[in-house]
Amino acid sequence: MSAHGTPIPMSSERGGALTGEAHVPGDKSISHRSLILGALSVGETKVTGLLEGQDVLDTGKAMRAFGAEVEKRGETWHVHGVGVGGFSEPDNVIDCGNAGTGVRLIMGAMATSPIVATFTGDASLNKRPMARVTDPLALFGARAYGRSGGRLPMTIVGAASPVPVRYATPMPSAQVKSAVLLAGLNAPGETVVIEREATRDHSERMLTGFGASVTTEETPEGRVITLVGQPELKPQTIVVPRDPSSAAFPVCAALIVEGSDVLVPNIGLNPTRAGLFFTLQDMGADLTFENMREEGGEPVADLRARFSPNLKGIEVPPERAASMIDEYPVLSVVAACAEGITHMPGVKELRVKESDRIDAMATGLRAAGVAVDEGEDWWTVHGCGHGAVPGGVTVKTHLDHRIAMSFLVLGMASKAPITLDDGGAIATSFPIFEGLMTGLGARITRGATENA
Ligand SMILES: O=C(O)C1=C[C@@H](OP(=O)(O)O)[C@@H](O)[C@H](O)C1
Ligand SMILES: C=C(OP(=O)(O)O)C(=O)O
Repeated sequence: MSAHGTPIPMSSERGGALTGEAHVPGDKSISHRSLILGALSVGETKVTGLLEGQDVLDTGKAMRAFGAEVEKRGETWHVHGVGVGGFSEPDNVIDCGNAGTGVRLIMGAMATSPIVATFTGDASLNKRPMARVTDPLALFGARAYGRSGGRLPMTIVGAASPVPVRYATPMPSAQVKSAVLLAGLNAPGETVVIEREATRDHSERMLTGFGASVTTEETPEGRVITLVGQPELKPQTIVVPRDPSSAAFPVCAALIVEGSDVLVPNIGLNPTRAGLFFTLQDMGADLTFENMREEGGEPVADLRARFSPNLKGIEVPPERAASMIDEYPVLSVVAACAEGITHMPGVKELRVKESDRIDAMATGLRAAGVAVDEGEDWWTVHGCGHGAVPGGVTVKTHLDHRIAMSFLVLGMASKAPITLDDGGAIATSFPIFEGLMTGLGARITRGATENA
């Protein structure tokens, strides 16, 4: 959808090779956290490289509503924070748009202050489960009143006298972990989160960077993360690294489009995020990490992806799922262009993203001529081999940016074009996607193609 609610049909078709450099935008997870932690600090945080996707802009707006000053001057975002416990009560409903990360982290950040806030989102976000955060927030003393099934719109009444919490996350979710840690900031004493499977650790790293005491211990129970409450967070100067989840699209497109050779510079390879790239290498992708280095304590590399005619289906290790959870849709596109079967187990969480991503991809891939099997927490793509996916269909994107971009990548390699009913959601995480991909040589057009 456009900002005015009108669908934006888009199509992609086979063209020549993709070549050149792809400078993808800043990391979405780190961008949300930069604004939220900046708002909870005392003084001015400066952020460059912030992702200016709608999800993050909505978080910026929300931080203003809670009393922080957030503005862009030149290329730098300035966040003048109000300190832990300093949020004021918003005088209107907080609209987090399409962003699960935005709404869940902000609910955590306000739940231990004596204020009330009502949250809503778009048609996709208002279908997503919120009890996964409101259950642990209730342990701090916060109350939540939402629609049935724990859906938005929802009002959170923050705890007036919060108590610290010890909470084992029932599902692998960095959003849940982060909501609990952010709530723990304004509770006296130690808040502990235990996660059985490691999920992205940006909150732990950034909270430490902002001056909170956060320790992580690997134990037989899982990762035990302990935060000491009521710190004074110190403002930071943040350079947001480029997003590996966005890098996935030019990388995967280069692997399946004949003759391609694409460099994607400066991609963070935090091990809790990089699972897709190792999976692609396991499939036989010509994908190399060049100029490996450390920046801001995180491993960074330039990714070089070249056309790979001999991709093979594999069994994707379920223990890798959390480190590539947002990349399964585009992985399934690469799997469709590979020889043999790719089995992806342990991915139940895909069913509660912006759409049911297993269902959305399976439906579109089948329509495009690819066999897909699925169960509640797994799916299997039967590869057609290089250049052999028929395509020639219109697919539904369900307000889901990753579904939209994945099918546009498929259309670059399939025999006949792929059309999206609506590519508007791409702007939530990767507003420059169309220009960046066409700059590499991809053929993307607005509107439907004749044979789709
Ligand atoms: O914490 C984060 O920044 C995110 C966590 C993941 O969600 P879950 O926590 O629901 O797995 C991921 O899908 C999302 O894009 C960003
Ligand atoms: C799942 C995603 O985001 P969110 O949960 O923030 O909506 C995503 O970006 O793929």
